[in-house]
Amino acid sequence: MSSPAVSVSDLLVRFGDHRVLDGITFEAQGGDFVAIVGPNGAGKTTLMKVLLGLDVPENGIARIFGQHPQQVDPGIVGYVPQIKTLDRSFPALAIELVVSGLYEHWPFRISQEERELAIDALEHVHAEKLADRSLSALSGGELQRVYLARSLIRTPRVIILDEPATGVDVVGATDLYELLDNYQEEHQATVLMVTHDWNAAFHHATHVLLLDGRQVAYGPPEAALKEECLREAFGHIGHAHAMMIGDRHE
Ligand SMILES: Nc1ncnc2c1ncn2[C@@H]1O[C@H](COP(=O)(O)OP(=O)(O)OP(=O)(O)O)[C@@H](O)[C@H]1O
Repeated sequence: MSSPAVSVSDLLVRFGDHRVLDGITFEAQGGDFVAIVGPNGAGKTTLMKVLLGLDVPENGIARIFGQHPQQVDPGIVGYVPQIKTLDRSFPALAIELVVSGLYEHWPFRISQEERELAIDALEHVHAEKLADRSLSALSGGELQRVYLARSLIRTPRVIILDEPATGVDVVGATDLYELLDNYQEEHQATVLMVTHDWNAAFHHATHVLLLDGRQVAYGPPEAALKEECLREAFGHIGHAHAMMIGDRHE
């Protein structure tokens, strides 16, 4: 039997005395959309970093198609970072950022072939008109699309996104999820997305991983986002749960 796209088993990550992740165990297959949800400091970004081979767990196993994250062909995994952490004053064009997704370094000259690949990726996210715009002139939503194009340029089988809708308006976020849904359907890709948006998790994910350092739940959104699970992870949740469930049945 072939290896799952992503498998994590009994993961332990510790910084000093602080157990940031403890006992995390889940699997995701091709076509799965996993929303990773939890309060601030729950270890969501740390889990992404482990899967990208940037943080090394003290214990447990993380694998992408059965391989150690540091040994996976970089073309297999696409990554979309949080846009709030990016320096947009960097003097570069959108197309250069997209082409940088082909390499581990910045492309100082772009060949015709690279340009065509980048335009193709930008077309996938309906952003080809942004190709020759300066990064500093892009809105948050436009920049997010360019980053999504960058992550797609090598047609990855796993896409990892860290709060991709932060700073993007509701329409932009809806478009983003639609683009992801379309790519996923076309390529049977696996999507792992950190999000603070319970509604997006509820409506777009096939699975939700609810974390609070420990694993509170992993399963279909209806099960993992149950009120008692959210209460366990977040403590007081007010009316937020009722609003999320309400939307689904409108
Ligand atoms: N390199 C590091 N050294 C020490 N502590 C770290 C390091 N990276 C993360 N942490 C700590 O690990 C915990 C989890 O951080 P992480 O960024 O994974 O949380 P998160 O769930 O993504 O949070 P947020 O929702 O606020 O983005 C935090 O307490 C953070 O301070």
